[in-house]
Amino acid sequence: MSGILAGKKALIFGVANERSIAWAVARELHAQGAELAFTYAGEILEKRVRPLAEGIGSTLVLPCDVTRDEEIEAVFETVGREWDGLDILIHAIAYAKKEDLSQPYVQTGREGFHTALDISSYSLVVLTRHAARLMKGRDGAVVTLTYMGSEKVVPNYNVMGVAKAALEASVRYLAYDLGPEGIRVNAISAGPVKTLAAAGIAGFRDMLRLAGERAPLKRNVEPAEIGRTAVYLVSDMGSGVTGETIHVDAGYNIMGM
Ligand SMILES: NC(=O)c1ccc[n+]([C@@H]2O[C@H](COP(=O)([O-])OP(=O)(O)OC[C@H]3O[C@@H](n4cnc5c(N)ncnc54)[C@H](O)[C@@H]3O)[C@@H](O)[C@H]2O)c1
Ligand SMILES: Cc1c(CN(C)C(=O)CCc2cnc3c(c2)CCC(=O)N3)oc2ccccc12
Repeated sequence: MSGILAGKKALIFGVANERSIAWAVARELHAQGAELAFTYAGEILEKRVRPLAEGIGSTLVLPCDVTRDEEIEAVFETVGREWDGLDILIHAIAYAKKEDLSQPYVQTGREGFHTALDISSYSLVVLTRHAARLMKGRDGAVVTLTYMGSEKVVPNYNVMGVAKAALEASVRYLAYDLGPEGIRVNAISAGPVKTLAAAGIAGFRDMLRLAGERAPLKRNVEPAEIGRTAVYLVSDMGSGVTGETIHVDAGYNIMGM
């Protein structure tokens, strides 16, 4: 059957490897018939990302470090040339300095704060600005990934929690700006998933186990479940939803104890 995203064109930022949440989103979009383009950050990742992309028939695989405006401009110039427009933007990017995710938040330095907010929050604003130009008349949709460390204290999430709070507020302001153009902007607040960005986080394994034990569904969330919520949000099924943050975390965020 031709999927609910047949004929749609999606640009995906944030695939590092097959465990990336962005890759789970890509798989579900592809399963619903969307045509995909990918960006990767740094040559090292190209060797991982290109084979993954080609494996699902995508030939548009472009470099993009979101701290470099010239790389962002080059991506959207290429996408604008190769495609007649864009329907979907997926933002699944975050970064903070490792030491800022273990030392007390009060110790965060100016440079580390700027880096975390630049890559994890501001990047959504600039990518959405470029994407909106290619979404004219197409009722486009943007989805980003956030985490409940923005709403409540998750020990050690620190400056990333502040960045995610800024990201979630940005989703609302972008939704307000772009609603008149028919472009919707939403966030998925995902439960913990064992990815590259989670690897090397002290105590992550315990956090994953605890979340699974405490969540109403008594399990962790699967990447495919995040991907399917992204399909809902970017498809006509989510046509009345914008500026929203949907938790896909087995219900963990509702618990007080
Ligand atoms: N893994 C989790 O537990 C979890 C939970 C909730 C939300 N998230 C969010 O999901 C998103 C994807 O993370 P993930 O868990 O799939 O890990 P991941 O490491 O697979 O993805 C993070 C991506 O960010 C990219 N990135 C970092 N700096 C960049 C830069 N300067 N320019 C361009 N790209 C850059 C990396 O290349 C990587 O592809 C992130 O926003 C993360 O905060 C993750
Ligand atoms: C959950 C959880 C995560 C996963 N998650 C939601 C994330 O958003 C991961 C974000 C992240 C951003 N920057 C970096 C890293 C992870 C690790 C490697 C690195 O050098 N920088 O990260 C945590 C950090 C501390 C506490 C909990 C968590």
